[in-house]
Amino acid sequence: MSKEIYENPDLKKERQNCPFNKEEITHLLDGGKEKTIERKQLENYILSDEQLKDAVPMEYLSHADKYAEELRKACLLMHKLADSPAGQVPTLRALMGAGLGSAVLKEGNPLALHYVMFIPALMGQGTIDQQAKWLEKAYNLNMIGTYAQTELGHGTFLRGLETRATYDPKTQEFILESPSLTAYKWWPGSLGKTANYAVVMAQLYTKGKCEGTHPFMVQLRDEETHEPLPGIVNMWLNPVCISSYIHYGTYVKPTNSKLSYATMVFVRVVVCQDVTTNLRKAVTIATRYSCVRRQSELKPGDREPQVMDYQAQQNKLLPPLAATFAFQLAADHLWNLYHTANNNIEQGDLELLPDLHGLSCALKALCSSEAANFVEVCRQSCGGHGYMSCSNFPRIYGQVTAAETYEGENTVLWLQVARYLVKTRKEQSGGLSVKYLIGEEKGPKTVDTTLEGIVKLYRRAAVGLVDVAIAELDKSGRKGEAPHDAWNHAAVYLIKAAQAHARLFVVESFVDSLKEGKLSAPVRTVLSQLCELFIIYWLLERSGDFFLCSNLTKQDLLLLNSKYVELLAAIRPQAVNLVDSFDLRDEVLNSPLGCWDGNVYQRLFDEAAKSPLNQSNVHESFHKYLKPLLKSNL
Ligand SMILES: CCCCC/C=C\C/C=C\C/C=C\C/C=C\C/C=C\CCC(=O)SCCNC(=O)CCNC(=O)[C@H](O)C(C)(C)COP(=O)(O)OP(=O)(O)OC[C@H]1O[C@@H](n2cnc3c(N)ncnc32)[C@H](O)[C@@H]1OP(=O)(O)O
Ligand SMILES: Cc1cc2nc3c(=O)[nH]c(=O)nc-3n(C[C@H](O)[C@H](O)[C@H](O)COP(=O)(O)OP(=O)(O)OC[C@H]3O[C@@H](n4cnc5c(N)ncnc54)[C@H](O)[C@@H]3O)c2cc1C
Repeated sequence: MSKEIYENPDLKKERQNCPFNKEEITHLLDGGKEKTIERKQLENYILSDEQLKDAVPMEYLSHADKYAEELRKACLLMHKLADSPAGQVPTLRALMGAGLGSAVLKEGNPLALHYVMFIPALMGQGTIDQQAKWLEKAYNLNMIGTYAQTELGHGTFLRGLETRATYDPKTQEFILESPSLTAYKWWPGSLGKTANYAVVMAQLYTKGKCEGTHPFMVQLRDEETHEPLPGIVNMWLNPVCISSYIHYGTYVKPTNSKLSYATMVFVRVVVCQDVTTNLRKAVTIATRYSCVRRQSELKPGDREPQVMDYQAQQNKLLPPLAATFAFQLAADHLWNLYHTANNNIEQGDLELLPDLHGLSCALKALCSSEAANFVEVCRQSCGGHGYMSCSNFPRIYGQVTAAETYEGENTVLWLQVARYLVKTRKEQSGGLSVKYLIGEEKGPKTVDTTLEGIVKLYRRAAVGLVDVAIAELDKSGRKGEAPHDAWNHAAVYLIKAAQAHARLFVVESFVDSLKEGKLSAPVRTVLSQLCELFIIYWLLERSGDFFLCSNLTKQDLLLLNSKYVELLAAIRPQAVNLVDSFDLRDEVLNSPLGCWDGNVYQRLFDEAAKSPLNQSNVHESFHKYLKPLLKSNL
């Protein structure tokens, strides 16, 4: 007789009479029905492999054992990659990301940098000959690389990197050296124990002149023994300059000095998708748990309610639920822009590079910071159980907060966006992602609180805040301040303008996607509710920006608040159905709180039982330390 599959009765009830087709949303998020089939096949292919399961929870292993266990699984995954039914690159992308990859490699993928930065650096900056020499070797895993840019003393300010590559015309070699302690490469993933090659960013010196940072291929370790090559600690010999700027000893300037930064642009684009996947996991865990958890008293004398029935809990969880759709659609738009710009750059057309840089900085900073805040709210919404390591919130939070720093610290990226916006606004030059700065809203500044009216408010704020920042810069200039001081003294306004610009892009992506998308009426209804909820939520959170740049009144805000709480109530009944549409398997969620069947308490109990401390009633340390203390009559 088939075993009755347990389903928590509350979750079961939440899933009854779903008014929309969940699979339609799954296909939308995957990029089509075929992609969903491919993803599910891949998940089965990977997650069914017993060798990829952890014998004991990773949190109970030593640092070295964690590394060894993750490396074992990563190497096994690479073998499976070769035989993957979905093909190498889709499998690779799935294995590198926050979804399937982190379901297997919970502490991090020791080979991630090889694929996320080392290979993209070769593809983006290597010459044809260099790619012929190294790409196949890298794809075949006959070499393991990393991307070594950040030093102890510098990570943000690339022009301040100290590692030097001096070209010796006699030997036609580059001598790489770390001239000081602060020049030591620090942070590069896999550099410590895994990689035997690295793309090293160093200041290129030739004929006594510094030509700025350039990428160099450096062998770090012997390919057989894995021993560091002689002198590798602070002196690196025989690197090869990746790129083609040295012709017979003469430096030939690249068409754009920032092309060497292209790898970072690629990863920033990828990070937007990655943090969105992590946010989707956090929202699923918190939403399902909030419908299983019953606590306190809503109506005196009644049964304890599901905590999701508290408006306060809906206010915590429904904006991040909406954000997962908003960020996904914006990340899709950015990915498309990246491909267009990259194809153009390969043809020598660099026109879109500033737009791509501006937008990738804006979205990476916005999606990572918002996702980090939302993941923390999701954790808090689960009370004490959200704090447990097995809830998976600590790991998810660690991954999204890391993204606020790596690939460009967010504040620094916001200032890059502001630099691009001020320049564009002043030049009134066209620019793909600043179309609205040019096409600003004309006509009366009266507010209408329809969806279109709210988008117009976002547009006014994006344009208005750039103008406020420019006015600050001009005011400082008139006081005789030097441009760099004026820039520094306007930083708060500049960052606000950059963030308003990023929010407008996300809002317009969400609204435009719903207009363009071929959606069934029920799906369009629920996604439109999420869209309206999200853009009102952000407006209420940043109402100061809108007051500054439009005729928004107190009445308008009260009206928007009412609309917001109405939308909370309207979406509440579909919360579980919406997170079910993400189609995240329990192994990917990796959390007793978020499991599909809602059997939370038994799974929490089973997880606790796995602790080494729970393998005996009295731990040996009692006899060593506690018992003597108890007897010591202090
Ligand atoms: C092969 C298959 C792959 C499959 C993989 C698929 C998926 C993977 C899935 C998941 C992966 C998930 C996530 C990613 C995972 C891991 C990431 C791991 C680790 C992170 C690695 C790192 O952190 S690497 C180090 C990153 N470091 C940085 O980002 C440094 C930040 N600093 C800078 O970028 C710069 O210093 C600066 C921009 C802050 C300032 O540079 P500076 O030289 O001072 O330039 P400015 O004077 O400010 O501006 C001059 C000019 O240049 C323009 N510009 C600056 N940067 C760029 C750029 N990147 N691109 C284009 N243009 C740029 C700037 O706009 C100015 O232009 P104008 O003069 O015209 O105004
Ligand atoms: C998990 C993780 C993985 C990483 N992996 C790699 C890797 O594989 N390879 C690699 O090369 N690097 C890697 N890094 C390093 C990462 O890229 C840097 O830490 C990042 O670029 C930030 O630089 P920083 O550490 O110098 O911070 P800093 O720039 O020193 O930041 C300190 C403070 O200074 C502020 N600040 C700096 N410049 C300005 C400015 N111009 N205006 C205003 N404020 C400013 C910042 O906003 C911040 O508040 C990784 C980092 C992390 C956390």
